[in-house]
Amino acid sequence: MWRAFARVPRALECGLGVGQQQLTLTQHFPHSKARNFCRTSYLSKHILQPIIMTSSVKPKVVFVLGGPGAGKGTQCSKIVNRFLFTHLSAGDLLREERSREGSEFGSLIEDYIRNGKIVPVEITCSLLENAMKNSGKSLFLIDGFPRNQDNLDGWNRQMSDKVDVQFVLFFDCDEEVCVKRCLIRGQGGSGRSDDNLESLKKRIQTYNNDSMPIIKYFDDAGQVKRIDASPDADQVFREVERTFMTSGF
Ligand SMILES: Nc1ncnc2c1ncn2[C@@H]1O[C@H](COP(=O)(O)OP(=O)(O)OP(=O)(O)O)[C@@H](O)[C@H]1O
Ligand SMILES: O=c1ccn([C@@H]2O[C@H](COP(=O)(O)O)[C@@H](O)[C@H]2O)c(=O)[nH]1
Repeated sequence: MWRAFARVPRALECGLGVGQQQLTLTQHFPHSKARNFCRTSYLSKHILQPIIMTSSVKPKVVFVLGGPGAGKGTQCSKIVNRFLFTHLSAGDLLREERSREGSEFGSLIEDYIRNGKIVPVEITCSLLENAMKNSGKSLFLIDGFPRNQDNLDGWNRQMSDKVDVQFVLFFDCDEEVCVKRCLIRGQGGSGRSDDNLESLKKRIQTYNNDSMPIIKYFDDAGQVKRIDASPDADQVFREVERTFMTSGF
């Protein structure tokens, strides 16, 4: 019976959708042995019930912010390998939407990205919410969002009662280092239409004018965990790892 109980936290950890109120057995016990086990009345009485009762727990979100090229994506991959998080990059979701056949927002998104401007929140927030729902997971790193006041207001309207934001992981890195990293990334064949000096100047300007005030807002609210992003990626991750561990992950 202990083994059965041991499954419960994993089902909870991996199975909650955004705002989902109830879990289904087959979703969370997909293997045939587990299915047979699930049919027993013991399960429905003693185990399924607590799952349903606690399944209204909201998904948890960590916002990951920092300048272009600060290393957000690199560190998110490392976090995913070490902890139970799912990585959602707002930029990647927008690039995917831009390339999706039939997307009505394709050319708008391309224009915003190339010019380092911030896409209207209705688009980005819907992409994020759908990705969260479709993942079926409950622990998210939201990378590169919210980036301006419009993003923050839209998020608060659409998502604040559906998820719990844990903290903001802020990768602090000098402008010159950020630009250099993006240019190297572009020369390495990233294929990104904004890894060039002209776009980068605009992205840095947007970051300083629009994103920094949002980071300051979270910092004033005591929600920012600052990481020095200038050392090499493994060294940065050691600090990230410490941060997540001391935050209970
Ligand atoms: N600590 C580091 N030291 C040196 N190079 C790094 C470091 N972290 C990441 N890089 C490299 O810098 C480039 C940008 O990193 P990454 O894509 O993770 O940044 P980002 O913050 O997600 O960027 P963007 O906001 O533009 O998507 C990549 O080529 C990556 O390999
Ligand atoms: O919330 C967001 C995230 C991104 N954008 C646009 O995409 C590019 C690239 O973002 P990366 O995080 O560097 O991949 C960014 O400069 C914005 O133009 C956005 O509008 N909103």
